[in-house]
Amino acid sequence: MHFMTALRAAWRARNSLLCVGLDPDPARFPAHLHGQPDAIFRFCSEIVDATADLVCCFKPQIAYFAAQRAEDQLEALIAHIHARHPGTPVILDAKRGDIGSTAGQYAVEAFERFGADAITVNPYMGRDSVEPYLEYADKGVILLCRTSNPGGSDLQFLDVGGGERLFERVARLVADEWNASGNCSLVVGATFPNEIARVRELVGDLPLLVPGIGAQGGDIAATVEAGRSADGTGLMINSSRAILYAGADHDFAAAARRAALDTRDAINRHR
Ligand SMILES: O=C(O)c1cc(=O)[nH]c(=O)n1[C@@H]1O[C@H](COP(=O)(O)O)[C@@H](O)[C@H]1O
Repeated sequence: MHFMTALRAAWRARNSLLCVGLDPDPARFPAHLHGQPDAIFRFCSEIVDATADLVCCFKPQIAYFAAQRAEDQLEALIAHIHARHPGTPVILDAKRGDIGSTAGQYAVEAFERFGADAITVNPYMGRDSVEPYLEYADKGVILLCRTSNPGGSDLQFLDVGGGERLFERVARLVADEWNASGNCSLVVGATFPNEIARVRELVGDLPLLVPGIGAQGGDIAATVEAGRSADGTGLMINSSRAILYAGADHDFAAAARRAALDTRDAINRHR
């Protein structure tokens, strides 16, 4: 199924704009998982099973798996999500960016090896570097636009001519030119609600991936009010650490569920 079709269906069916980010850090796992060879898969799959009915998508961050030589567990986790929770799109957060021939390999890795439904991509190298992902017309291509970190302003706020800032040019380019197959989305950080509103103004109903609530302190009310689309959807609002590490014991998945429920409901109060 097309990523955007699955996302829209999940927004409606789950009544949720929440994306749970899967950033597994073994140092923060509960004690009973320490030293287990499949600890990453067990930790993440328990979180997934405890929260799937509350989310519109999941977003595993590839660095957390690769750093632990656990790409096989990432593969198994994405297969688990698809098998146990059909209709829940999976975004592989990899923030790739390279020349076309190499980007083609990254696209195969994300969509064919890992079976992801969407990938995050850095637009800095321009259209031909993004084309190999866009060619998978049913997969989501989520381009960094106004990132949540303070240093994002170093480049993204530069005036690229006539008062237009770089992130605004990215938003316009993606919405007007790169989205021919209707499979593009943009990353805009929850830590910058004014820029979320500006991007929404520029891109109509294009879906936005919005990380930065929870551990990074972004404001949920301001995020939703600035970023929701005309029908009260349009957002994948990501929280990772605040949900994954809500509990530190055997009951970590139940604690994650409570945190996810509170976050989903806080988001819904402002839609
Ligand atoms: O593309 C992303 O997901 C992303 C973009 C961005 O601008 N800021 C950002 O924090 N992220 C990711 O979103 C997640 C945020 O995690 P928490 O701060 O723990 O909720 C991490 O996986 C980041 O890599």
